[in-house]
Amino acid sequence: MTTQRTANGLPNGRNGFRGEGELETSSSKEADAGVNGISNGTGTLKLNSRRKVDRKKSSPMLPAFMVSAPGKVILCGEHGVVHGKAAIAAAIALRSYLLVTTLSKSKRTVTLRFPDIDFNHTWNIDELPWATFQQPSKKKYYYDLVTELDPDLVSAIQPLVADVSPHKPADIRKIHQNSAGAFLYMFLSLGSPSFPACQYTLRSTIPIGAGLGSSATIAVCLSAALLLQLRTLSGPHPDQPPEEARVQIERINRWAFVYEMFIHGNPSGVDNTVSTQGNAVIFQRTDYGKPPSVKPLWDFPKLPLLLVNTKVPKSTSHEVAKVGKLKKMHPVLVGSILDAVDQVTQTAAGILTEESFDAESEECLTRVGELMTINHGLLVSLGVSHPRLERVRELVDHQGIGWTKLTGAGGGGCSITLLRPDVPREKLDRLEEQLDREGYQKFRTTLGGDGVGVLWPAVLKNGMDEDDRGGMEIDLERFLSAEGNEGVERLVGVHGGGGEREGWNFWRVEG
Ligand SMILES: Nc1ncnc2c1ncn2[C@@H]1O[C@H](COP(=O)(O)OP(=O)(O)O)[C@@H](O)[C@H]1O
Ligand SMILES: C[C@@](O)(CCOP(=O)(O)O)CC(=O)O
Repeated sequence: MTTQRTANGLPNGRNGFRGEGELETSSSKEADAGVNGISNGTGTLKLNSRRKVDRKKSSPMLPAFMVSAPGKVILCGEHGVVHGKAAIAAAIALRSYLLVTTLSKSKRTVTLRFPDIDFNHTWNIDELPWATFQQPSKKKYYYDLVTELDPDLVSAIQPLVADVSPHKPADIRKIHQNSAGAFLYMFLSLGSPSFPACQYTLRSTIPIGAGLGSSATIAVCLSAALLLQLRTLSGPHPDQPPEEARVQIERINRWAFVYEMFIHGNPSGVDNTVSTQGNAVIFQRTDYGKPPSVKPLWDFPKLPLLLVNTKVPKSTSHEVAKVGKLKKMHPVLVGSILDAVDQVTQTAAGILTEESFDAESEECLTRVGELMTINHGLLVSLGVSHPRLERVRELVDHQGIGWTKLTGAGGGGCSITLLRPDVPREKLDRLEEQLDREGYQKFRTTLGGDGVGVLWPAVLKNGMDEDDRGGMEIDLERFLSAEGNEGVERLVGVHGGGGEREGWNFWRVEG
């Protein structure tokens, strides 16, 4: 299923402000105690705003808050990364936004509201299979590393999942049921029967299922939201030491991976990792029982990239399974193709991290571009391209405009083109017109930028009347009625329609 969206071309921004209502939870010491298994993660929560929360009096409702996470592109190494090879991925400016609203204490429901995919479902918290999830042999804590789904727990939520969207067509129902299952698995693993009634409402500016990691952004938003509600995260705030920020990022990423496992079956974890951390990373997971190796690339060059969406729907799990099957049939041959993919990634990583790399130099870009061409060829040989992706190569590469490869799972979805520096403007204009005529959607996007961010409470300054009264509250109605991607960005965007926006805070791990 693909949704058409427009480019927003937002620049990356860094929000160095202290937010209107900044969230400070337990000290890193307390947080680490949690890691060591001593605390069950009820750190203290301090809100520096006029909406002060005094936890001593009672356990008050949390204010509505928002979480946001970016989509990504894989520059090289997709599919190889599922088989233990390295990949390079970078965050993009398109993002998902999750509004978390706590309901009054008389309510006992939890609602998932995903208007982009027309999904809305409410469960009664008291009727969820807590007993199964809380058995000592099954119970997981927020600091645990979960590397596979427990079949008994998956079975326990099946009846609830089966009830979802009964009147929708089968393909849509499957997407809804997957979303419901992934959420319930995470909610029941992290939560408890006393969890407050709440609503999770998500809107995204990322094309769905186009290879830009849309599902991972939802995983990251929900993981961060639940961990914040449980008061197990410290920050984010601008003065947070990078080491402490890194612990929070790692925690969010672990649970986001659980959600991704439910959606995709066998994800590498690269999407959720880059979405949580932001910027760009070299990612590799050689042993699924252990955390992956993640090497941040802080000075990732500003590559001149064109992103093209074929608008052909694809399924990541289908493409990943296809490659898995091919490998089973031809282990040596496919093994050597995956080794070659790894070589491409390692070589590209070397080039992109050279101090002398210049993103405007023809010679530097050619070296990276050639690697992208090789990477695409290897992906074609794994059977994950699509005629619409090959058509982009015909229009771009064969016209000497740049170097193109598919990005993400393939089988449709998006391609990325590294543009040659000397292409005449008219030639680029003609290409863009041709792409438009043929029904492609194109984005000029900046790579890198912030990972998961928090707006606590959900109040923003938008240069409107409300600002005099302390900012505009982002309530459910406003969030749901924001029009299109532009409306969402204008209302809540971390970049606020062009610049940096006060209120949003990020865990900055750059040391
Ligand atoms: N805006 C959205 N709202 C709700 N769910 C979404 C949204 N975007 C993506 N998803 C979920 O992610 C799935 C697509 O994930 P995936 O196939 O990995 O695509 P992508 O390449 O974009 O990551 C959808 O089927 C849906 O479950
Ligand atoms: C094909 C793969 O390497 C990337 C998939 O990316 P996406 O779901 O198409 O955004 C799968 C994975 O890494 O889990």
